Amino acid sequence: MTLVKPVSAERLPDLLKRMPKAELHMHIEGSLEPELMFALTARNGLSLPYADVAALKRAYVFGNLQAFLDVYHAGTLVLRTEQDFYDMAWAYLQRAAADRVLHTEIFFDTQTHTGHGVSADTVINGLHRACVDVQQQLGVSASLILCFLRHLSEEEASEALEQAMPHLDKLVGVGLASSELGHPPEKFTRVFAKARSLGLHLVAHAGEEGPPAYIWAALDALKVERIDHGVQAMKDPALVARLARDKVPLTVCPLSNLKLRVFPSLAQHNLGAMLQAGLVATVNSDDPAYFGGYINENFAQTFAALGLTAQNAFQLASNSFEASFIDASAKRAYQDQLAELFETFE
Ligand SMILES: Nc1ncnc2[nH]cnc12
Ligand SMILES: [Zn+2]
Repeated sequence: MTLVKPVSAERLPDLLKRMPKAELHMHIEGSLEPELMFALTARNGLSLPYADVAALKRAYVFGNLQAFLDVYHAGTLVLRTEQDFYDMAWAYLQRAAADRVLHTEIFFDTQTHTGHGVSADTVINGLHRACVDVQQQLGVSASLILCFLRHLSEEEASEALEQAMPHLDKLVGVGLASSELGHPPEKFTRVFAKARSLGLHLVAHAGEEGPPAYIWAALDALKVERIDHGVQAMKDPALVARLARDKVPLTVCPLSNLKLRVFPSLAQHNLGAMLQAGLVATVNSDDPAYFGGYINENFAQTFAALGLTAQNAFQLASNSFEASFIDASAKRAYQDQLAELFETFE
């Protein structure tokens, strides 16, 4: 383990902001800010069931994951054209760059949109164009992960994969999102095997609200390389040992867990315990427009609540590059930038 110099509590927030990092768990539809939602509503000649931005924001109080997903789904209805998807992704990518995100792996789904008449081509082409532009204009690398919706059937997931086939070169992997309880990973064994045979990386949400058994199944039935959330793993010592032994990354989203009441307060979040247990945890924003902040806000609030240190910060950022699907030489270059900041930071 690389040991880093201690940093005072006063200077730590600045270090967190300036720290190079990768974001590995962010749903692009969850980055749609109320202001852009209203702008797209007007541009597309649609209407929203909220009078204004303030009224919409008042609806952002959630009792659990499903309550959030219902509001989130309503927000996706304003996305109609390729330019809408481009504009949403571009807005997120600019925010990410401002937070010193050097690399991001963006979740999106097509099933939500094809379900109301927008083609998978429209979605993927708009998002991909923003990823190309951000690399050229801001030097941020961005790739796309197609999430299947687990409340729908495996057949529907297979159809979504089929529709994405002409765009395989624009995807780095597939994932599994939406309502977790009652929809165990095993349901998607065949479509994940197909995605793997196509050379795609595999990730899945597991252990956000669901039990440790869902994390075991994501690993053993789906053969995923990363677990999204995974905070419930800490209830199962044998699972913690497995995740630590195999260095399976966990993409943790503290503000999401707070807003969806997975933990009653950030001070009770188990991120510190995960690091202590030797897990390859990372910090991410999940749905930043809904949960009160982008990645740096997640770092700032979580570090303050849990009293985490510069050593923890280095570990989390280093884990984010290690856990990413970029090639080994890019990983080394990012790790070097990270090490340099920690060596020179006063
Ligand atoms: N936190 C979350 N869990 C599952 N599916 C999601 N889709 C968007 N955010 C999600
Ligand atoms: Zn998520």
